[in-house]
Amino acid sequence: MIYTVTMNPSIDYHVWIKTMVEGTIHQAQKEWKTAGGKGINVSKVLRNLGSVSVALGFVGGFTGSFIRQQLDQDGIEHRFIPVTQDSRMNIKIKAERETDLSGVSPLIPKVAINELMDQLDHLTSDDFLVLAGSVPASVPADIYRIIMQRMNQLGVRVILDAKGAALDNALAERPFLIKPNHYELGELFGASVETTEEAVHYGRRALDLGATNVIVSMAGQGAVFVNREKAFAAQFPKQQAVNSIGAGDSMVAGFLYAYTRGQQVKEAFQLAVAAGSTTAISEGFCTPEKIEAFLPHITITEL
Ligand SMILES: Nc1ncnc2c1ncn2[C@@H]1O[C@H](COP(=O)(O)OP(=O)(O)OP(=O)(O)O)[C@@H](O)[C@H]1O
Ligand SMILES: O=P(O)(O)OC[C@@]1(O)O[C@H](CO)[C@@H](O)[C@@H]1O
Repeated sequence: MIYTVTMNPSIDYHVWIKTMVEGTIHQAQKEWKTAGGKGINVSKVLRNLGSVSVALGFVGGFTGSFIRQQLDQDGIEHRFIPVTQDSRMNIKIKAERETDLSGVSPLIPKVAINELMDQLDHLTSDDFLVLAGSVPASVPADIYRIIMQRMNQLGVRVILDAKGAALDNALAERPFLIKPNHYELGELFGASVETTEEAVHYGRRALDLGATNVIVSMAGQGAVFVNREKAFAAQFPKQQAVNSIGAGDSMVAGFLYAYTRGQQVKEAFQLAVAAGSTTAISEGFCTPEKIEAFLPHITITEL
């Protein structure tokens, strides 16, 4: 089974305006509201692809009820732990460029964290665990490292999609896969990662720190995969992004979907890129049909 953990779920409020001008009133042209957070997005894309997963994490208040309802409607199993304060709302403003405003996270009491740990202690070596997204301020900053130490004892493979300290301090626990974007990878090493060569170089340094497989996403410029045996670069024709929110999460889901069906890392990487790109160039998340149509446009080069 695949489990996803979203420590900090949200309602994502996507809103389209013509032009953003600071200090003025804007009239929305279009809007939609979805249950968000990186782990939840991974569960949604896995569901689109036909894979079952269980969504875990903390939700609270009226926003938390919305998140639960949406997952119910989508047919995604969830075992969220209730908290008292409202789950956050994240605003995604689409004008000439995308601007994000992430809301304040609810307080997560220690008892809720212990409950999550109890849930995770039931996982087995057949399971994959996705730890994705930010950690609320009330949760220990090294929670991913702590979870991974426990998961290593159980033989659970962990996919870690985090940045900053949450990524840095968990790498030594040997995540099965990490998927930083090129800024996040650069931040890890105090470097700038702009080119394929730099992504491969710093991706390999992440292997030295403990990661088993690394995907470096580079938005419209492509992506890189490295592990101890292989290195690949993915290229695709330049496209106008329509909604890049969740493109990275789609990559994680695409890789996991293919890998758990016995595909080799090269094919899993290619599917990851197709899933990320078709999410980025569509209004909603990727679908199997869109992925199928996009796959032939991806060139994978072994490095
Ligand atoms: N303009 C684009 N055209 C085609 N594919 C794109 C475009 N932008 C993003 N992608 C695809 O999405 C993948 C992930 O994008 P990105 O590097 O922005 O991830 P991210 O920063 O983790 O995203 P997020 O956190 O919003 O989910 C890229 O590797 C690429 O496959
Ligand atoms: O603040 P975090 O947890 O890092 O990211 C949260 C978030 O921006 O990530 C998802 C897209 O990847 C959105 O659904 C959600 O709003």
